[in-house]
Amino acid sequence: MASTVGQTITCKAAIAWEAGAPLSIEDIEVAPPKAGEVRIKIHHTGVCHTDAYTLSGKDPEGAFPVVLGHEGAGIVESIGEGVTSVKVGDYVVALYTPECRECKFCKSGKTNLCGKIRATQGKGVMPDGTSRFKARGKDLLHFMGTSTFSQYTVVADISVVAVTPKIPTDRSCLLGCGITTGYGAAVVTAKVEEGSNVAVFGVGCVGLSVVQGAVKNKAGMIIAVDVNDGKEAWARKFGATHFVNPTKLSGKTIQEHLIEMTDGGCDYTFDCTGNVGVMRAALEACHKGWGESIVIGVAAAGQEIATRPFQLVTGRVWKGCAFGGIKGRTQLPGLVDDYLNGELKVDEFITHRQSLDGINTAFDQMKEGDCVRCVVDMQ
Ligand SMILES: NC(=O)C1=CN([C@@H]2O[C@H](COP(=O)(O)OP(=O)(O)OC[C@H]3O[C@@H](n4cnc5c(N)ncnc54)[C@H](O)[C@@H]3O)[C@@H](O)[C@H]2O)C=CC1
Ligand SMILES: N[C@@H](CCC(=O)N[C@@H](CSC=O)C(=O)NCC(=O)O)C(=O)O
Ligand SMILES: [Zn+2]
Ligand SMILES: [Zn+2]
Repeated sequence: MASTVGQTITCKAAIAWEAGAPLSIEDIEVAPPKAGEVRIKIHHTGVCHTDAYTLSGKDPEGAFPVVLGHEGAGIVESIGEGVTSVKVGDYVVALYTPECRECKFCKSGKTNLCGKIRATQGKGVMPDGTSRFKARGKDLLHFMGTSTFSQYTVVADISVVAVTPKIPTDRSCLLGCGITTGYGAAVVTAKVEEGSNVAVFGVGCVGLSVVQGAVKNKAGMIIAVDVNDGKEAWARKFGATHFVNPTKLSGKTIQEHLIEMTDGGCDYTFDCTGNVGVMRAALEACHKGWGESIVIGVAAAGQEIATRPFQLVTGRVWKGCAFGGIKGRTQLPGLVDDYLNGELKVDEFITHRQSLDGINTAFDQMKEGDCVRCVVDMQ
């Protein structure tokens, strides 16, 4: 096959022309990578609730037309000038949380958030302020620095990590967001301790991954909280010891119930719903003096969290994380090793599959409640 290096590639992508409308599968022109950039042939992408959130128009940073998708894996097709971290033919996972290792954030040792390209990423353009995508003669915006709903995408070199080809791309793509986010929240951000009591609000892909992380760190009680009874079997399969449906409690709140169950409150709670009322309940279900609540869910524009300040005065801690607090270029290969050694569940999350033509069905399935993750075959 003729080399595509240095050429504009015409391929298929799922384009979001406007908020609230189905994605349109059509030809897209993908320009070659500029200096410090990498063009990836995307093999597989997951569909995450954050894609649906931005498509819905509720994301204050959402802008259109755009190529969504941020849970993707594939092969490096070509690299721009000066790129040394990956090479043509490498199997890679796209990283919506980049890692430059040079900025104030990266050097702090306190966070996985990288500041180097966050401003342009949030505006939907590459670090030089321009787009690599064109369709119907118009520039399209990038999304979360990754845009994995295209057969080819261009990302900054700090937004990609090479992984061993031993992990198939239909599995490694899920390490690009949902699994890593929940697992990292438990293991890296909260650092759940042996014997500690944990409550996980919302046990979709992210919440089940928190459960997996809590099991890894040998938590005591792992209480899954979900309004969908169908999630109980899923939560127990991943290691939850208890399940509570908050809509079935009578005469008490979920926080009161959890405080009773745990003799004073949980050591760690996690919001994996994006519902600000749930975030409050999760904080208030924490043990006085030390309980920590981790916000993972993404809430819509205009939503705010509230609690009595007394909850914090009396020692509960409210924090949050993106991508679980995991530094993608440094730590993702280790998670791949854990998967290959049978120590990290990934296959179990895949409940649905679609081709690129079926990507709108993937969005519908994600909202149905029996879907943990749908993986889209992009080629
Ligand atoms: N901070 C980060 O880096 C990331 C955040 N997210 C966000 O995490 C959230 C969860 O994502 P997924 O697991 O993919 O979603 P999901 O929809 O698969 O799971 C959410 C679960 O919450 C349950 N739920 C809904 N309302 C509830 C309530 N009031 N009480 C208890 N359970 C309730 C649902 O039944 C469902 O099982 C989303 O808001 C998503 O945007 C996702 C990935 C990364
Ligand atoms: N754009 C939204 C915020 C969306 C958000 O919080 N994204 C998370 C990842 S969610 C993945 O599925 C994230 O990485 N946040 C950190 C960041 O720097 O964006 C808004 O403006 O509300
Ligand atoms: Zn996501
Ligand atoms: Zn950085």
